[in-house]
Amino acid sequence: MGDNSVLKVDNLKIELIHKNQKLIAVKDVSFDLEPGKTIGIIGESGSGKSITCSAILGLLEDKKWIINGDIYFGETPIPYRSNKDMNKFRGKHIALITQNPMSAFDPLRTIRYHFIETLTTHKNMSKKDIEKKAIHILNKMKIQNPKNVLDSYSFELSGGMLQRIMIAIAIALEPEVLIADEPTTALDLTVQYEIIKILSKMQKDLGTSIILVSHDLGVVSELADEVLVMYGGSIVEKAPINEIMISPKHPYTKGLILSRPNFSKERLAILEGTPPNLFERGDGCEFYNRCNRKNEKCKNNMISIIKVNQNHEVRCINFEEGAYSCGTA
Ligand SMILES: Nc1ncnc2c1ncn2[C@@H]1O[C@H](COP(=O)(O)OP(=O)(O)OP(=O)(O)O)[C@@H](O)[C@H]1O
Repeated sequence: MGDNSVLKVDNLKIELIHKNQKLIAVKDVSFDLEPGKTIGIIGESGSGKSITCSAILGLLEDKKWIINGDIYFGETPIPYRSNKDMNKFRGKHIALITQNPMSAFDPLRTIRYHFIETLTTHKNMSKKDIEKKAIHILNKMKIQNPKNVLDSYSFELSGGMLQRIMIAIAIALEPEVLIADEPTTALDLTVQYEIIKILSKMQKDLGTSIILVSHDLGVVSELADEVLVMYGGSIVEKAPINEIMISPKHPYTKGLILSRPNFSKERLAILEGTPPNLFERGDGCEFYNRCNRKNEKCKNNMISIIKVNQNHEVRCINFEEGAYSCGTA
């Protein structure tokens, strides 16, 4: 991997500036996203999934965060530190859909306005062509009466409908990369399934690459080719989806898989303890307090990524199969 990637993140480190102190929120995050592929990012609340995506999009305020590392779109370094320069990438090449579509729409403006506003910013299209394209995409998404939908205001539509419209606007931009940050978390199960189907179809039709952030391993396994498991600000395991489901190596991943389908924003039911907050992070393994195979080496040393095979990496020195167990997992 690497030469062919549409998005490459190399050694990303994100620190939060808090009362003159630098707190490490994300460290040593590297991955390659290939054209037409989906990377799922999974992990408990606070593990750094969203700020990793915000950093890629240049959305972290520079007074509050220090970001280091390289991010490339194809071979071009992304100017993620400059909000102004990032405008050339955001939307046009890398689009974002979030968990809360309500906040993405101005309640005083129609849905038509949002299509026009977004598309005229990034594409040289007339209002008439934008409306045609919007109706075409909404029709393809099986949204009934798309003309009426374009005349509606966000407060008149359901969360599931707004989520679909947010995706429709992203599809209209035809970005090479779509970052979907918890796109189904606020939705009921049937709508969740619909949204995953829509994303999958969009990927097939347009060859879009997707970063799918989720708490839900079930959602990720529907769409992802590869999974990054984040814990305490680092990637603790990276592998193809099929391999990770059958043969997880990190005790945390194993806990995640065994705790399905109850895995939620709440504490894991079968892993005792909670993830370290930003003040509790150190050099050793961040999973130390919850792992019952730990030893002194895990506590005192920065744990590097270890290659299990060509496509599978783990941040655990006791990863060998059967060499650990965790909590009651
Ligand atoms: N705006 C902010 N100000 C201060 N700290 C923040 C801010 N945003 C995130 N953090 C902290 O950075 C760390 C990583 O947060 P992040 O939102 O990336 O986690 P996450 O894995 O996406 O969690 P969730 O699934 O709950 O969204 C957390 O400790 C969080 O408290």
